[in-house]
Amino acid sequence: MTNYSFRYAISPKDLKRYDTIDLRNEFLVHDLFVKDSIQLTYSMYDRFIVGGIMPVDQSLKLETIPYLKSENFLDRRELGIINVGGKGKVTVDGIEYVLNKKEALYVGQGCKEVVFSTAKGGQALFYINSAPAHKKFPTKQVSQKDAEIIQLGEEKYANKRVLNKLIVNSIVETCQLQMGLTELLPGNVWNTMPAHTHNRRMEAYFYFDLEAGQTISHFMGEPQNTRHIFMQNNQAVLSPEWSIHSGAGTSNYSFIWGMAGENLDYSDMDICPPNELK
Ligand SMILES: O=C(O)C(=O)C[C@H](O)C(=O)CO
Ligand SMILES: [Zn+2]
Repeated sequence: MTNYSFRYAISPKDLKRYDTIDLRNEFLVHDLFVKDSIQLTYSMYDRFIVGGIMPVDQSLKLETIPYLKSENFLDRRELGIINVGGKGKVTVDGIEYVLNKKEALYVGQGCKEVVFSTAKGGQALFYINSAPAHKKFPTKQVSQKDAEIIQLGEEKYANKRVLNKLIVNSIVETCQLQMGLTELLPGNVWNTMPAHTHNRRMEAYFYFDLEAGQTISHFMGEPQNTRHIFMQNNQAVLSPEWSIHSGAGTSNYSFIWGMAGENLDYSDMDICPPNELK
């Protein structure tokens, strides 16, 4: 079964009037993993789609949804997949890719059939991002050994973390999609601090591997007008291009970042010094 919902893009001026419920309705994406279903949220931030796929008793085919008005999901889109559960399989036009936890697959525009299944002995959980694409690039699996790894942060700032670039232009050719995975080391809780914005690209964060009973306060908004959203394990949050995206957990955790927009330059960021945030 495929379930889908829609989010409009909003102006930073509107954010000033939002209460907790409005914020959560506009930006938080929950219920990503539902047994034997594909859960999709189509946003008007660069027409970026965020989704979760949990095949338990059956294989699940990525079907088109009415917002696309296309015969197949990938007729005018590209797709990034990262498995955050047990071993799983993705079959793209008859070719099978086995994805272990934290492995990624880029699927190029024009592929017709993408089918997700769980391999024996685990429960695969596929987190997906998709953006419009004008050109077909080859489908490519990206394992941890292929990742471009960057050590970030310091213990004394509680932000020591390992950033794994997976679907980025030094590793995979894409039209506008970029995805990767950042792991906070034990005792470290702050991600993306110093915070930044990138007016050229929107971004979505998906938090996972958070210990039961813990939470993450995700910060968003213009750097001098921020709001927070308390997030639970396996939830995603949309970040408009004008918004910071940073979080502090009550323990460590991992998260997947995905972006689309004007450029493929990961380092194109406008940094916000911590002591200037409001
Ligand atoms: O830990 C971090 O810092 C990140 O993972 C930052 C994201 O990659 C990002 O926001 C890229 O624009
Ligand atoms: Zn960013």
